[in-house]
Amino acid sequence: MSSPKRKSSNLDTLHVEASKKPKITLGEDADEDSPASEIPFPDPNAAPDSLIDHKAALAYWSATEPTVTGLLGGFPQVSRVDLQGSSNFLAKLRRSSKHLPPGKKLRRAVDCGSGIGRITEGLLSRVAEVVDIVEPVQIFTDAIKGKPGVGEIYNVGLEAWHPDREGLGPYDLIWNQWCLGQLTDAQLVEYLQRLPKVLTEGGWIVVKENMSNHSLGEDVFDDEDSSVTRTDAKFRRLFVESGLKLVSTELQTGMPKGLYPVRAYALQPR
Ligand SMILES: C[S@@+](CC[C@H](N)C(=O)[O-])C[C@H]1O[C@@H](n2cnc3c(N)ncnc32)[C@H](O)[C@@H]1O
Repeated sequence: MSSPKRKSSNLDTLHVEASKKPKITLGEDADEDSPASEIPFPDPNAAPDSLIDHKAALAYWSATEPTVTGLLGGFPQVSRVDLQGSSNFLAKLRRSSKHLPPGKKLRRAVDCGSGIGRITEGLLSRVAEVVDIVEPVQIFTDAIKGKPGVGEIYNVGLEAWHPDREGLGPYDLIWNQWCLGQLTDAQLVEYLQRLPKVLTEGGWIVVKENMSNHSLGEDVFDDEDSSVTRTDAKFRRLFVESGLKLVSTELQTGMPKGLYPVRAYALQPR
C-alpha cells in the first residue's frame, strides 16, 4: 500500500503481497455442484507495476475515511515523526542551497497525492507562501479547500497532471509522498520528466516512499489499493531514466518496528 504499512514477511518467491489470496467467485447462477469460475491469481511473472489498476485504486481511496488514520493505513502515530523528519530534511537542503537558502519562505510548493493535506498543514504551508494540491479524490481535497496558504487544487491523478503543458507553477518544491506507488514505472518516469519545466532554479523534487524489503530485490504489488512498493535500487534507476540527479537521500528514523522502511530523496534536473 502506498502508505505506512507492515513489512511483508513471506516474500521469498512472490512479488505479490503474500497476504493476497487467489480470489475465487461463483458464477451468478452457480450452485454448489457447478464449477467455480476463477478470477485468476496475478501471474507471478508479471512485472508488479503492470498489475496497477487506477480504477481499483480510486475505488479503494474513495471508500477510505478522510482522516489521518484512514490516509495512513491505520498508523496515524507515524505522522509526527514523519513530518519532523521531513522538516529536518528540507532544512538541510536549504542550508546548502545557493538559490533557496533559509530565512525566507519559499514562494510556491505543490503537495502531490496530498490526500487530506496532512503534509500541507504540517509542513508545506509553514515553509511556503502558497501550496497547490494535486489529488484525484475530491472528498480528500474538500478537507483542505480554503485553508490558509492553500492555492490551486487539481483533482487528477499524477499520471494525468501536466503542469508543464498548462504553464503551472513555477514551484520551489514539489513534494511526492506515499503516492508514487499508484503509478506504473513508465508513468512515473513520464511524470518526473515533466517536472523540471515547472521547477524554479535550485528547487527540489522530493520523493518520500516505502521501500520494498523483498529478499530478491523486487517490487511488491498490493492489490488492496492497487499500488506497488518499490526497492531503493528501482527508484534510483527510474530517477536516472527521468533525467534527474539525486542531491540528497535519507532513511526516515523513528518509524515503528515492523513497518516498511521509508526513504526521502531530493532530486534536481541533471
Ligand atoms: C497514503 S495516501 C498519502 C497522502 C499524503 N501524501 C500523506 O502522506 O498524507 C495516498 C494518496 O494517494 C492518492 N492517489 C491515489 N491514486 C493516485 C494517483 N494516480 N495520483 C496521485 N495520487 C493518487 C490517494 O487518493 C491518497 O490520497
